[in-house]
Amino acid sequence: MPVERSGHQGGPCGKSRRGGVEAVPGMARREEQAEGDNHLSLAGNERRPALVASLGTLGLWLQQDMADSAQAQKLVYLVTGGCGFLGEHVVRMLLQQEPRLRELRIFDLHLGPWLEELKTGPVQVTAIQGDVTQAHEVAAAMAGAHVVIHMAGLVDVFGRASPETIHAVNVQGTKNVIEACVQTGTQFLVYTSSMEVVGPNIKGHPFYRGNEDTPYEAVHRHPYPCSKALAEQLVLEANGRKVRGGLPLVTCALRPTGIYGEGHQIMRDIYHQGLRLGGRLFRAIPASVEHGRVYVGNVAWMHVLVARELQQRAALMGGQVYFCYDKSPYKSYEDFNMEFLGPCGLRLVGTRPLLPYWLLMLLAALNALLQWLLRPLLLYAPLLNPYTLAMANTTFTVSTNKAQRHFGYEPLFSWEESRTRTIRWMQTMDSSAQ
Ligand SMILES: NC(=O)C1=CN([C@@H]2O[C@H](COP(=O)(O)OP(=O)(O)OC[C@H]3O[C@@H](n4cnc5c(N)ncnc54)[C@H](O)[C@@H]3O)[C@@H](O)[C@H]2O)C=CC1
Ligand SMILES: C[C@@H](CO)CCC[C@@H](C)[C@H]1CC[C@H]2[C@@H]3[C@H](O)CC4=CC(=O)CC[C@]4(C)[C@H]3CC[C@]12C
Repeated sequence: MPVERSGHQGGPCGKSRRGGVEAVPGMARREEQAEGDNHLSLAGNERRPALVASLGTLGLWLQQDMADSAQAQKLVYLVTGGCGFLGEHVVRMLLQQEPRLRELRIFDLHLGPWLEELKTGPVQVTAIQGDVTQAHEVAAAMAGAHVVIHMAGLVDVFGRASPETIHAVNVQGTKNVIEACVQTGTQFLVYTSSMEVVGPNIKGHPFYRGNEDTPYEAVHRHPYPCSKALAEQLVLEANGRKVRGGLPLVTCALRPTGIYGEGHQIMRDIYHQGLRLGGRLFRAIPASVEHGRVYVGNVAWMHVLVARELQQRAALMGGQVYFCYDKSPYKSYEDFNMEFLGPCGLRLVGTRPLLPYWLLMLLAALNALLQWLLRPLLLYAPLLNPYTLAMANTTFTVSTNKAQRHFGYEPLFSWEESRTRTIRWMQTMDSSAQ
């Protein structure tokens, strides 16, 4: 099978439930047992009618059932950043959709109170307050984990954090996770990357319905995409490194486009901005500029699937990148948001941008200047700055089926359901604000 590679050019800154225990570190004895179990299971199924009269074989069946349930719940997963917007969806999805889970560790700088409600279920949920920039904290949390989903990160395109802090969390944090895998013997690492590692680039080139192999000049200057690109590169290069116990590390990266859904902070901010403007938003971006969006539930589902299938299809999936996609329509950033904001009573004024682009650019630059001037006194971080304007104003859409081909991904939520869920969430937010 040829190894597929991502098609972007340039340096970073510039329902399947297979048995599959063979790759679990530190479980050699159970591997042998599992192979035996699989064998027994087949033989048992084939002979089922004849067994009705055979007490001896009935005993074998019972043994088999007990062995199966012992095997069923054996894996320890760790999710870094598990209390964030995407993290919470991934955690809940894992608990619903991963029957082989024995323990789920959630590692985050800030633990959410909602974790408490998860602790009464059949899977052991362990909340760990920790910082990915601290190598020893990461290694301690990871000891004995089979799979790590690393999504802790500083998602900042508004100038809230310094470039150094963004680098420390997103790049050094990822290095720490990789080294902890090697030290502790964690063999499977899924990294939440971003479409931003590809583009839009600083030249504003459109990426129109592209896939993982589409040639594109990936050049960034902003600290966030730079850090994500560096971190992704580290993760992919670590594929194949030997972890404690001698087995190879298997890594891959998921690249969501702009995520939306329940808990999305930027959507909340835009909604409140609209309310302050008397229920109106003013079109700033031409409707023809398409922006890739994906529902958070589908991104979470993709993480669950990729983590599961990476254990079965290491040779195919190791070192690969996958865009996260679903059936959400291609629209401009603002028109897409109106799918949810509209039913909540907001109106987008204008069929064309009300201000010329040069004026918007000037306002964005003014915001950047104000941010710099006010920094010693307060944090001024509006939505509009030169970077976010360039992002919103450049077409970036994905059309691919790589995840379907490699690990059978199909979106769990249709567009209609994703839309309904997001609207319902916004309406609850609305009524709780009144
Ligand atoms: N929101 C989006 O549209 C997209 C997000 N992503 C990526 O998905 C991941 C999750 O993003 P979101 O859930 O949107 O962000 P978020 O900010 O809601 O979640 C990030 C989580 O990481 C935690 N965290 C931050 N610094 C940490 C540290 N030093 N140690 C431990 N935990 C730390 C935060 O407390 C937070 O719970 C990020 O890696 C981001 O780059 C990728 C593409 C799009
Ligand atoms: C100019 C404004 C007029 O209404 C609109 C400003 C919108 C911006 C705040 C967003 C436009 C594009 C968004 C980014 C994009 O979805 C890709 C992203 C990927 C990530 O990994 C993190 C988030 C983000 C950078 C996202 C952030 C918000 C926008 C810049």
